[in-house]
Amino acid sequence: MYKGHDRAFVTDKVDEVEIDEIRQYRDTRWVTPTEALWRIYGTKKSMLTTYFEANNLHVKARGILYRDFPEYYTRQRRGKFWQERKRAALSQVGRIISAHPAEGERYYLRVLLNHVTGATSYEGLRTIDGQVMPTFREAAEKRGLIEADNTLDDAMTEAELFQVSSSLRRLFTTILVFCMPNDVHSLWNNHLKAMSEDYNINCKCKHTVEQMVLKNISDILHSMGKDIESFPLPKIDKQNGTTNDVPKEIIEETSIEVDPEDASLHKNLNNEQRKAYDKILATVDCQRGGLFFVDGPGGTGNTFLYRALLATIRGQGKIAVATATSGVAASIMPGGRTAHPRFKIPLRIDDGDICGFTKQTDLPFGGKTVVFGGDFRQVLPIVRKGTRAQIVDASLRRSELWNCMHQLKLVRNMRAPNDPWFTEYLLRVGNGTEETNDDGEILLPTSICVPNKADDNGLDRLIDSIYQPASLKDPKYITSRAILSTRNDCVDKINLKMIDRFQGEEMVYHSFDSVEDDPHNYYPPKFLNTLTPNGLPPHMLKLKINCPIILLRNIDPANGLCNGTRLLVRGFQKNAIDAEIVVGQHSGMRVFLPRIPLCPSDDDMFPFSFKRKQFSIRLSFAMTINKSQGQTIANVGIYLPEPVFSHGQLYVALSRATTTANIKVLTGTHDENKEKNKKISTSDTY
Ligand SMILES: Nc1ncnc2c1ncn2[C@@H]1O[C@H](COP(=O)(O)OP(=O)(O)OP(=O)(O)O)[C@@H](O)[C@H]1O
Repeated sequence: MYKGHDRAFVTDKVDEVEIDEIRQYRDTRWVTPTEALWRIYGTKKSMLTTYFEANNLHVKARGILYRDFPEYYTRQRRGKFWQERKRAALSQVGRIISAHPAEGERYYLRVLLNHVTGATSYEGLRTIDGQVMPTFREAAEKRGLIEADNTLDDAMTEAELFQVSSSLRRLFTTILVFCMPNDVHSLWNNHLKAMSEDYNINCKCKHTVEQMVLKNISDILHSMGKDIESFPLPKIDKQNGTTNDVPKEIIEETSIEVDPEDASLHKNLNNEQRKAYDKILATVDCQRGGLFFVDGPGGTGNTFLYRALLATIRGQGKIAVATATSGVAASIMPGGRTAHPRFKIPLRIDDGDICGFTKQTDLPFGGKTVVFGGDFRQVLPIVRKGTRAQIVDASLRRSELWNCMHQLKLVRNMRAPNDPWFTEYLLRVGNGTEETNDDGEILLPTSICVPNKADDNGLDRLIDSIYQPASLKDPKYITSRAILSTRNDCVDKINLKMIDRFQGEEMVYHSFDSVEDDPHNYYPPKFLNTLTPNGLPPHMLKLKINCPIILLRNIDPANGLCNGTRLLVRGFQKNAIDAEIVVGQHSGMRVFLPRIPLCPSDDDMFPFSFKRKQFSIRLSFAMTINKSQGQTIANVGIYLPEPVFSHGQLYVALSRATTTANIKVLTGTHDENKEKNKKISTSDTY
């Protein structure tokens, strides 16, 4: 009986003899009789070589990965060839023997087999764009499947090809902050010339130009909450200017320019907005200070009011600090910042932590005018693994300051001014007063429901009703619509369907995944690649020119690059993506995005420290309802294979649209007459 061959290891204990470990290893390798015969008679057909042959013979086989091959083909043992199955056998699991990165070429061969389809020989596997690479490692590197040594330098070089110097300086700064380069010095020296081209036009003094580049990088770093002193870059000359004693925060806030359009917003305020505006400004004018809470259901113009207030106060030469808890909410206000870095609030609050601001008087907030705002009907700030009670407890409503706040109410929906039935329906959904059945479910209007028949094509019908194939080329069309869903896996499913329908040149980026402190390779990359934790980009990111994407990290919120920013891909290189911001006040700005190391925000998600190096973006044909909060999306598709699962989700999804005619909903139920969705009560918060 033959049970497969094995290897024996022998230890040589003779001290004097010179030990050649490689030779010993080779000499003591035991070759079984069967393998010996197989070698001698040269019938060298391995499973892999027969896979190559199958690719040669069958066109269909060329689109299937080696590890997935047993699902579609069955191996005929005698003839040693692969035969197509009549029906795909999804229960068949292919497995490639594992290899440790230290095994060199064997490991890289495995990496290639896990990602490349259609190879007809070992040489074919090493061929990229007609060029045969000498080793599997080089082939894997050229395909972007393993991380090259100099990706950061390459990202800068690639960006130099088609970017202006200001964007290069921004990319350099992003690399400094997020990619932790080992050799900042070389990166600086190699790219200083390209980063200074715009300054060189008007100034020929090398030192002055270098100082200008450093100053600009220092400003960008500062807006990201970092100090240039903490990076090994040349020093900035001490200036004789008068601004040296003025805190940087004050210089920053006073240098925000008021947009002329914002300066005239106060003329268009509706009655409730005007009342709130006057009351707040009165306390600023008489320097009495005051606390306000603007309660406005979605679309009633909270943000519009803030923009009018900020423009008026800044126009008077006073300081108005605009902050929000999330990057995307901050980015829709001029000069908006996230609250934590601006007020030096620790992200994780432990006992004894203090905020970096000193108390000036006994009045709340030192007697300044402070305006809070929000909508308790919408999705509430997340308390990780929090119970309903804990989530409610974390809301402003439970703060001891709540009773000191003057309540200001906005009531008129300005997002959907021409659809009064819709605005009232929305309010009933938000307030929890819409009629429900015994299971707490509400009925959605039939006009907005996409029929979900048992034919399984409901999702395609929803996609077709939001995205017309003929208009996909128009960037304005693309950014005026989105499909919203509750869970990331639903969103990914729609995005994958959409990117396949989208026309254009394609680029696939694979992430580099690793686990800290895993010398024995217990968590091989193949396993790590299958994980997509919340908030992280996928392992395989498929992009096409002009496709919409959404940013997943707060890179530079002050300049519009925050978690939730929507962009369009304008170009791509191997190590950098050229993108354009398409919504908000920074709309039109071109940015270069590098790959950055990312970790899941929830430390307890895995029993190991997972790290993914990838572009921090996802496709955004579809996005989660939570991500859409705060955005106006003219045409909204809502995909709810299951009822919404948290407070405010249905209300947020519906209230993004400007009229009922522009909403389409697909629910999980197959009965056309009963399009319904579970309503999660809002009464908790009030
Ligand atoms: N007084 C106004 N005149 C004209 N348009 C207005 C007015 N107020 C608000 N709008 C418009 O209505 C839309 C919704 O306003 P805004 O985004 O300020 O609402 P919001 O309360 O912040 O919404 P949400 O909380 O759902 O994000 C925007 O397109 C805004 O320009």
